Amino acid sequence: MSTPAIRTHGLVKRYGRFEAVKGIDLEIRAGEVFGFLGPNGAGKSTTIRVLLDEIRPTAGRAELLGLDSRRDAVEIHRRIGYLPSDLALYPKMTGRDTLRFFGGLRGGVDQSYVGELVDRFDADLDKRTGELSTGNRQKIGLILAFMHRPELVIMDEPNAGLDPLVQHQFQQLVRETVAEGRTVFLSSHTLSEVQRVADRVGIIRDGHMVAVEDIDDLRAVRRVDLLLDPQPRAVDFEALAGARDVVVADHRVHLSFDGELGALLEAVTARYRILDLSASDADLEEVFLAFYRDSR
Ligand SMILES: Nc1ncnc2c1ncn2[C@@H]1O[C@H](COP(=O)(O)OP(=O)(O)OP(=O)(O)O)[C@@H](O)[C@H]1O
Repeated sequence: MSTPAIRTHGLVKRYGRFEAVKGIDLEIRAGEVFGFLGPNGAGKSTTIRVLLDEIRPTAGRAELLGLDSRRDAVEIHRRIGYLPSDLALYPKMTGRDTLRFFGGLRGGVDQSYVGELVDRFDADLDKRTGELSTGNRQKIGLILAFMHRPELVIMDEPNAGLDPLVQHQFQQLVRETVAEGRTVFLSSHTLSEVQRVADRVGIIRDGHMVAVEDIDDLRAVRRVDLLLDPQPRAVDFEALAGARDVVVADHRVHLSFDGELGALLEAVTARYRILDLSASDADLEEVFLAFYRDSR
């Protein structure tokens, strides 16, 4: 097994008495795209800021590229790319000067690759960054995160303010990055933003990881609609393993089902006559929202 790109052990972060991150164990594999998803205030930025050594964990520790997040912070920053949620650029510098300045700090950045990224994102390099729109500033941030072809790219809300064409370019860049064996870790509130690129998603809520799933497994969940006789009772379905989000209306039952459909049908026909049936792939956003809502 190769060294994980990121690993955390019982990560805890308290702000005063408030515990924002409550013991997170994460393992991000080298060469994957990992989507770190959760609602506002769930603890995503706090976790990322601990990884980057911007803030110190209250307990636990983290390793990036096999290095200790605190002791080896300088080497880690040299080897990774980072797009923070609150991207701070020098507002009086133009985009061109900004790329030159940070490229110079890194040393030996491949200028033809930087030029390629600028073209792909159609970045405006002539304006001062303080005068750029949110999305156009974000493009500069993305180029800064990718321009040195880092082994690991960590991005906090990278899609913020990007129009669909730019998002498409961004997704392609992410796929190319992992095709080269490098790793991408990105946070978002919305599954739809990451489902096209992520191999796995981790869902964080109230400072806890509530699920880590392969995108393909999430896709395996089916949305099932049944028309039954006699009138169905919700409890008969809620008790079934793999059934979720059961809604009964008159003779109809709607549910999400994660399992073998044969087993579901067997359980249903034991009690009811099936008058009509349809099963379709669940809307991924729906599955994701179910994770948001489910009590632990
Ligand atoms: N410096 C701070 N001092 C006190 N509380 C903080 C601080 N930073 C964050 N918090 C709290 O910690 C919790 C987690 O915040 P965090 O920014 O990590 O969430 P998030 O998942 O990134 O949310 P969002 O999607 O809204 O950016 C929130 O309740 C927030 O109010």
